[in-house]
Amino acid sequence: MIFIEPETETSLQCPFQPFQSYIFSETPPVVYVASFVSDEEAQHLIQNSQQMFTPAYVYGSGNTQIDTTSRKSHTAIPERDHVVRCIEQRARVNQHWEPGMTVEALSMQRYQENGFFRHHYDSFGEGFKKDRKSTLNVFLHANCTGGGTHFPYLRIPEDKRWCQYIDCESDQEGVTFKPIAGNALFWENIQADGTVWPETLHAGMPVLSGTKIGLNIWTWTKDRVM
Ligand SMILES: O=C(O)CCC(=O)C(=O)O
Ligand SMILES: [Fe+2]
Repeated sequence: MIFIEPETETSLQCPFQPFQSYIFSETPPVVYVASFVSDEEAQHLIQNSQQMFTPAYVYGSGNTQIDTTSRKSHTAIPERDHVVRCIEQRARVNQHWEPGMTVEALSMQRYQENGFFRHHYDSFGEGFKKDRKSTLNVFLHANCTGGGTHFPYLRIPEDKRWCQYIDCESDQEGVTFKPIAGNALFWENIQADGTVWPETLHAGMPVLSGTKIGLNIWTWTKDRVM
């Protein structure tokens, strides 16, 4: 795991990005963020990482391997340039931040036709000293059918305005967030007592046609009290 150092470059000048946050759920905290990145930022990341994608691994207990029955996608860690630093900064200042928390190096996921990521938790669980406290999953490119992010234990809200972001036609249990380029979903994986929020189980559903590219921003807890 690569962690990035807190921003020390006081001269970091970032463009203003007028994103809008909508609280989806308070328990667990899930926030939908429209326009979290601009088109220019998404294009910059995609273009600069084109040659860097490699088949994605699945983390297991002790054996980290390529397992296309669990996950079929390619991953890339974009160069930590000005655009990446500004996105990190935006993610950092827009969440509950405690001393000792860190951000994992931003990673991109590319799914082509039939690509998917089976249901999983982003957090590692209570046996681990540190953990992924929150996930900010950004859709950078969504020129695809399928490919929503599915949470079987979340419930569709009654307010129909959510249907622009959620697949309200789906007959699957739970909630599927549609891939919409520029938009993001934030959720907390870990509760205040250090245990995992069970409702944060999720999957990247199969891409039926086209390509989806996502960006993961994982914030890690300070050490767990064990
Ligand atoms: O691509 C998605 O919709 C989900 C991705 C994901 O869950 C992950 O990369 O951990
Ligand atoms: Fe995930």
